[in-house]
Amino acid sequence: MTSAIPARPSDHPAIAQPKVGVLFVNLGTPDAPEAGAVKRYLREFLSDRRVVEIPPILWQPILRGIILNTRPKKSAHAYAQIWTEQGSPLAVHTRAVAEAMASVLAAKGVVVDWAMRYGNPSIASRLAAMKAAGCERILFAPLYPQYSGATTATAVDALGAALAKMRWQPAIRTLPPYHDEPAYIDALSISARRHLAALDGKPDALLLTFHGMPERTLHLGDPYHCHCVKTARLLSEALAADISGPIELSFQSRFGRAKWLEPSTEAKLAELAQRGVKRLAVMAPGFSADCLETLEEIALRGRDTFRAAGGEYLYYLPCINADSEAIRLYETLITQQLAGWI
Ligand SMILES: C=CC1=C(C)c2cc3[nH]c(cc4nc(cc5[nH]c(cc1n2)c(C)c5CCC(=O)O)C(CCC(=O)O)=C4C)c(C)c3C=C
Ligand SMILES: [Fe+2]
Ligand SMILES: [Fe+2]
Repeated sequence: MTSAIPARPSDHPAIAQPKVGVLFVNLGTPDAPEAGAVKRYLREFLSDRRVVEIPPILWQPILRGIILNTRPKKSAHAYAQIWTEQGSPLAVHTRAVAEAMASVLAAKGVVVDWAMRYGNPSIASRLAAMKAAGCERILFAPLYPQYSGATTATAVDALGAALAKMRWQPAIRTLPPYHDEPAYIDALSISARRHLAALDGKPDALLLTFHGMPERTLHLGDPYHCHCVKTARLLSEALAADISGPIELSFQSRFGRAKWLEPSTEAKLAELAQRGVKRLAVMAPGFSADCLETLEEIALRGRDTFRAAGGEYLYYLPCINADSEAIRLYETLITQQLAGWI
């Protein structure tokens, strides 16, 4: 008997074997430590209405007339101090996470890629590449442990905008915030202990510094502040025995004139020195990867602030980056989220 169902016509578009994919996403960084590249990056970043919540009619003249004519040169100088042979640290570490996770997940046939919310490689371009490679189910994984509108939500918005242009969309899951996941607190505390072991004795204090946000976002219902406070509480419990004195929390990288979350890291570094702390460890648990905000603002400028106020040593404890603790963490989080897909 012959089938009544037609055979695939010879001019049918190619269909790849269906696969599962994971797309890691980070904030984004300039393509080069030069004013032109920094200007392009800042124009895209600071035009995002999730990042600067001022009506564009008021904000764009300030951005284009003042900020983009002054900040790129200063920021390019800062980037030049931390740039590596492989590129911007944020991109280097994010790519390394994706490569390590590709090896971990290869046995399960999972495709792994990475993208940036601003700059390159864009979310839209990597989503299209993954779909072309046959990914019909994609776990979208922004590497932000604490949720905020200015980070997690805008990354998901960019994914939505890219999906809106696709005829055949993959099924999507998104990685939830993991600010209080035991695997995250373990990764941070094991990494911190490994770096602290290289020091000559316990530090006098530990400062946990998170990227700041305008304070009004807290009152508008953004959970970022609460997520940071919870991470700091859990981590301070885990590390209490490794530090001789207090473990404190602060918010860094203030931008613009509005009131930001407090206490500020700059003020806290000076205050700790004035309170007699000589040997201070500083950790930035909200950053999945070292970047301008950790390597230049904290490890270089923060150290100068601390010493100018009477402190002696500031030990910057690196982010988990693509270290073994990080890969174990992502394996745990990603495997949980892929349940039923692999
Ligand atoms: C980790 C979470 C982050 C939050 C929350 C966040 C909010 C936020 N940031 C700005 C303005 C700037 N941030 C800049 C750099 C930067 N920010 C994050 C992360 C968060 N930002 C990272 C990882 C980086 C580093 C990027 C790199 O290339 O290494 C910058 C650019 C640098 C500069 O010119 O100084 C700006 C500007 C705002 C306004 C905001 C919340 C509303
Ligand atoms: Fe930022
Ligand atoms: Fe809170």
